[in-house]
Amino acid sequence: MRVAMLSPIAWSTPPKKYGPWEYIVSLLTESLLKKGIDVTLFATGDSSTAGKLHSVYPRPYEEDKEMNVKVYESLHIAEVFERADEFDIIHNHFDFLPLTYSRLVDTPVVTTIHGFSSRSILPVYKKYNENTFYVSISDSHRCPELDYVATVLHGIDVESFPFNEKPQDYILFLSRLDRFKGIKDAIEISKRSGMKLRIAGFIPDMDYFEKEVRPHIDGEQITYEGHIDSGFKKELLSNAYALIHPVKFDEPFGLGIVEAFACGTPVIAYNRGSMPELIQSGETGFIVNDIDEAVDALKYIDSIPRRKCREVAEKQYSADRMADDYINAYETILDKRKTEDKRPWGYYKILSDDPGFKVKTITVMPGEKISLQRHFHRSEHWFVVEGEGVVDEDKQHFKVKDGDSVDIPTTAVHRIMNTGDENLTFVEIAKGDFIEEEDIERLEDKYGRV
Ligand SMILES: O=P(O)(O)OC[C@H]1O[C@](O)(CO)[C@@H](O)[C@@H]1O
Repeated sequence: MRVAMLSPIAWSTPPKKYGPWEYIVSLLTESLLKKGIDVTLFATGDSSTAGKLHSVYPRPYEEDKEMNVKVYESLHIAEVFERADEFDIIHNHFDFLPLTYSRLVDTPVVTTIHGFSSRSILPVYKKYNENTFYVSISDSHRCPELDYVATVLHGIDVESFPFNEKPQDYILFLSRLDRFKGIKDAIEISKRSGMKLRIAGFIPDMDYFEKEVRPHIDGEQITYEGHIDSGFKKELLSNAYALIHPVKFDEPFGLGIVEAFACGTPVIAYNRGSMPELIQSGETGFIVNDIDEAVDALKYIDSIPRRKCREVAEKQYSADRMADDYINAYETILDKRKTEDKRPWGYYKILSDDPGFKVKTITVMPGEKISLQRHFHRSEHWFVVEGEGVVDEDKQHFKVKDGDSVDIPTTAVHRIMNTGDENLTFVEIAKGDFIEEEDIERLEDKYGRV
């Protein structure tokens, strides 16, 4: 299987420090390569892989303020799609922009949705819901308006995290330092419990940090360790008494949480987003609702066996498991595609193909229409199952909606157009002595296929 892996270019793949999306792309790429999958990684020029690397710019834009981000993002995405024919799957980790190229290529596009920066990006995801495939990174992150081919929880390189049975006396906050990650609550939890707090992470908003965090750093009870590298991160995680994650938004996944487990460190987190999926309260940490409950939970942290946390990381969050889950998703997509035929107006699926008759579902996208056509060897019966549209049949022109049926006799000139906002899907039963696509005489076509 040949996979094009499209990484973001904010950071290198793998990132030197911060860059969770790039970290997952790298781990997945290298794990797939070990399993014999032929992966080409599209990432910044300073990225590294045991596979093939393709890049259009040498550095990540977060490290190069001279770079015109829009220009290089466009060039980066175009490279993948211009080479689409070379791949069986395009795996997009670049958020929504690449989706807008997806109808222009035949190669299936699967997108791992790492996060919705806001609901305002949903229209793009909704538009390409039908012709692409989405993977959610936790069940809680699934958006009810989209369809998903799988949920694949992230994995980590568990072996590279040192297990430590005997922690020190500090709690750790390891995250981006902004209001959404709950740094102020972490400080309060430390003050009320009397536990030392070590803070580490990337500062996206210096004003916020100076105003809300810096005044509490005294170098003793509360310390800031900086935007640390992966070696120091592992040391801090494995020596921590507990990881504190008082997150203030519905976080889709928490890499730091499963990294803590790998070190044997239990986690106390607020009950938001994927937290209850990742943390089994009472087994690998505690799910709490506020500062008071977090302070209380700290009293019971010793009841959590650190060995159990490590076992959970090994069983549920290995890179190997993540790669297997993605291979299953790729196979599901390729199997699906075998029975599906893409057309410029949408696609059809063959449900049964027997001598003398064929049954298909045909989906026409909003605003699109099939060619004006006729058949010489088959008649057709259509039953609309969703959406609405207009049918032209010889001299007639009439509206249809779900529940309606249409009969198209042999040689009748016909077409259907989707006039609604949703997909128009109908089941077609074709009957005749020859029911292949070759028996279509196109008289007019919006896409120039006459
Ligand atoms: O020529 P187009 O627009 O691709 O339409 C082809 C489709 O139209 C139909 O012939 C419907 O009459 C389908 O059986 C076929 O898949």
